[in-house]
Amino acid sequence: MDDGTITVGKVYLYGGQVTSWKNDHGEELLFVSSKAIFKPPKAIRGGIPICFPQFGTHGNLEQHGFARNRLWTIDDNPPPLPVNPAIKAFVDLILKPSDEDLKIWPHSFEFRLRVALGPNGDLSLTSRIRNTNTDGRSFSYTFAYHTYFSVSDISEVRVEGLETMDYLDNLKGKERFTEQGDAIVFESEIDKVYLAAPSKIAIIDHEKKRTFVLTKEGLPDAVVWNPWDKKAKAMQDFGDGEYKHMLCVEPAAVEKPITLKPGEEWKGRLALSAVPSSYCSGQLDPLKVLQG
Ligand SMILES: O=P(O)(O)OC[C@H]1O[C@@H](O)[C@H](O)[C@@H](O)[C@@H]1O
Repeated sequence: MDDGTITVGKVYLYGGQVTSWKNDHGEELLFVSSKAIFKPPKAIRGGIPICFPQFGTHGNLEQHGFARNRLWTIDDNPPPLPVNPAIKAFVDLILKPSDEDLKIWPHSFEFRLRVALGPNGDLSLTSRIRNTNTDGRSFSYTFAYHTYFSVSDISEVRVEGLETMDYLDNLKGKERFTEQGDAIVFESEIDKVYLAAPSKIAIIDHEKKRTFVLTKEGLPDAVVWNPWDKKAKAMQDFGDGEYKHMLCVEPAAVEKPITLKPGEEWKGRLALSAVPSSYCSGQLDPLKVLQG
């Protein structure tokens, strides 16, 4: 997507993956590792990988499913879906299972991902997944937009909107806990699936004075992940110190898989905006961010 002067977004057919989203100053808002590998068999480390038809290890498939390491195609003739008139540019990517995919997940589907740039440079991703099985069978899946945000320094970041939520802690055998009343801050590795999270979540980067606002629809959960130093070192496609400059907040459907009957379609949407943070006596006003 190009507005004629600066490139404001980049989408790879490999993984159907958004790898760049810039503001009007040309600043990159998504994190992509300097060690990312842009070819099979692994997913690109950064941007917005799509986890489908399985999130994480919640099933028998490879971690996070296969959609993130398949080649998607562009739909040159997208259907006239309800389009927000304010949208400046969009592209529709399609994924259908190959014969090999059908051997590991025996279901026919059409996955249409619409990536759109809206007013003020907002980025939205809308997934439409349709069950195209002709044998009458339903299928179930879990899903996530594994969004890697670029942050100045993870120790200067807080996440608002997930306070008091229940979560499954992936670092403690997926055991269920309840978050305390304070905004989430980061001092060590985190890998949590917040359940029934609110539709708006804010990531506040104090140093950059920037707030990312995530709005999600059709996706009840939200995963928060940062590998921290030890896991970072163990990852081949991730720089040792890069954990300081990224945070994944991933709108997801994990706890309750989505089930589609033949012919049924599901829609899951993520909208992202980056706004200047406003300070009020050293504190951010979460209400302004989350409601304003
Ligand atoms: O290395 P991957 O497969 O891209 O996964 C990265 C992380 O993705 C997160 O979504 C998971 O909750 C973590 O458990 C996982 O480690």
